[in-house]
Amino acid sequence: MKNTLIAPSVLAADFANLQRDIEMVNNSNADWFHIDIMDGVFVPNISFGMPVLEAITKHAQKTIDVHLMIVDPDRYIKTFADLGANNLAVHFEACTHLHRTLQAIKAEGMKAGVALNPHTNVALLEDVINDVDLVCLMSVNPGFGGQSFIENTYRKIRQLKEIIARNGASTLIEIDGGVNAQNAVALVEAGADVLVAGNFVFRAQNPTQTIAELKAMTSLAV
Ligand SMILES: O=C(CO)[C@H](O)[C@H](O)COP(=O)(O)O
Repeated sequence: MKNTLIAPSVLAADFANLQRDIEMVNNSNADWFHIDIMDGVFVPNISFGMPVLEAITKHAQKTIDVHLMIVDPDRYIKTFADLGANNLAVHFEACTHLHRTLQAIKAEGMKAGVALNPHTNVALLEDVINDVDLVCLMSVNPGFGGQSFIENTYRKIRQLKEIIARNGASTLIEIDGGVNAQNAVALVEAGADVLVAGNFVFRAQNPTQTIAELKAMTSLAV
């Protein structure tokens, strides 16, 4: 059985009831908290910053998976480690020296992730794949929750899976954007290991049940 990891994206939580929503995830079948940090420069939106992340990590009892949508992410690697991030993903498109950035993330004790915009070819990761713990494939253009899933993602997952296998790497493939009950199983069948879901979870009538259903339907015999 494959244990697909489910990572609710806190971007879609009710910020006026953040502690309630964090407790909901704590008490659910979810595996990770997915935290989107946006700077209004790399992406055309600003989400939240360090004080909010600090408030989240105070209550969160699961892996903290941080996705940085910021320029020059090297400036903040230590800060995110100090705030309790377990995984830190930087954008391929925001890094001049990606290999150096990945080593810096690991040196702070975190898992090193790389996020790719929908237009970025996964083949560009071939030479660093053994240094990458997690690839976050964006299945929407980053910056906003609630967008429609980009179908080309399936092809990218399959190509990335081949690169990982060819290099004997153990990199996880995470899919971020527009994930729902209609595409979750196909994503896992294509090779996804982690599914991020924002609006599909937090706008559901029963978010706990929605997480449980996502977890059950993606726990496949593969
Ligand atoms: O990184 C993101 C946006 O840049 C979000 O994590 C992503 O969009 C998830 O939200 P949703 O599931 O609502 O599409």
